[in-house]
Amino acid sequence: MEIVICRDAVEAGKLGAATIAELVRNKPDAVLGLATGSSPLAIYDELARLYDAGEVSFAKAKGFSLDEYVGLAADHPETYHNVIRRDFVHRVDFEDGNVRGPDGLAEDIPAFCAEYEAAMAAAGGVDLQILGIGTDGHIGFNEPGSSLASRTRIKTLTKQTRIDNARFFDGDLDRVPTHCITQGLGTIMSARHVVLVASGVGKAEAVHHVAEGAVSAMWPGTILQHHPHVTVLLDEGAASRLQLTGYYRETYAAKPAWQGL
Ligand SMILES: N[C@@H]1[C@@H](O)[C@H](O)[C@@H](COP(=O)(O)O)O[C@@H]1O
Repeated sequence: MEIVICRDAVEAGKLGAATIAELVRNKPDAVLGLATGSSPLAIYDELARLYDAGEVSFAKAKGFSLDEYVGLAADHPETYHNVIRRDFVHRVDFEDGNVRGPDGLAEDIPAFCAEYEAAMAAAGGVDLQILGIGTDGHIGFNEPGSSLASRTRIKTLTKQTRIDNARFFDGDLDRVPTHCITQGLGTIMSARHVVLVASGVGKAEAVHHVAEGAVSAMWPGTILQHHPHVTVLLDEGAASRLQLTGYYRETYAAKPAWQGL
C-alpha cells in the first residue's frame, strides 16, 4: 500500500486524476470503478478540467459504480446513479450507457447482484477503482462486520453512516434510506488498482486502521492490505493519526517519476 500525503485535497485530486488520465490514454476502453461522496470530487473536478482541455477522453471507457441506495425513486437527486452523472459522467464524454450502477429498485435484488458481478467480469474487470472511506472504515457501503470475501449484495446501513449522509437529505435522518446495494469487499479486491482518497481529520482514525491496523471486518477497508496495488491519497488532516508519516513522506519524495502511482 502506497501512502501519499499531499498538501491538501486539491493536490490529492490532481494526483489521482493524473493516474486515471494516463490509464485511459494508454487504454481508451479502460474500466473504471466509480465512487460517489465528497472524497473523489477533487479527482472528478480535475478530470473534467483535463477533458475540457482536450487532454483526455472517456468516449470508449466503461464505468461501474460501487453502490446505490435501495428504494429511492429513479428521479431522486441523491440516487448514486444521478449523483455520479452530475459529479462526473456528464461533465466528460462518457457514453451514458457505458456507466452502470447497482439498481436500487430491482425487484429481485440477489438476481440483480449476480448479474452486476457478471457484467463487470464480462467487461474485463475493473482496471482502476476509485474509493472514498467512511468514518467507520467502510468502503463502498461495506459496513463494519462485512464479510471480507463478500460480493455485490444488499446491506443494512449503520446509524452512523445514515447520520453522516443525512446532509444530502436536508439533514433529515428519517429520509436517509436504511438499505443499499454495494459491491462487496471481494469485488473491490478484484480491481487491478485501487486509489483511495480521504481528506480531513474526520477520516484520520479510519485511515490509520486501513494503513496500519490489524485486518479486521470491524474496519472493512483494512482488507486492502491484502491487495497488491493500492494507492492512498491523503491530505494532512486525514494523515494526522498515522504512525509512520516520516517514512511515507521520505519514500514518496525519493520515488522515481517514471514509476507513477
Ligand atoms: N457509500 C459512500 C462511500 O462510497 C463513501 O466513500 C463514503 C464517504 O463519503 P464522503 O466521501 O462524502 O466522506 O460514504 C458513503 O457512504
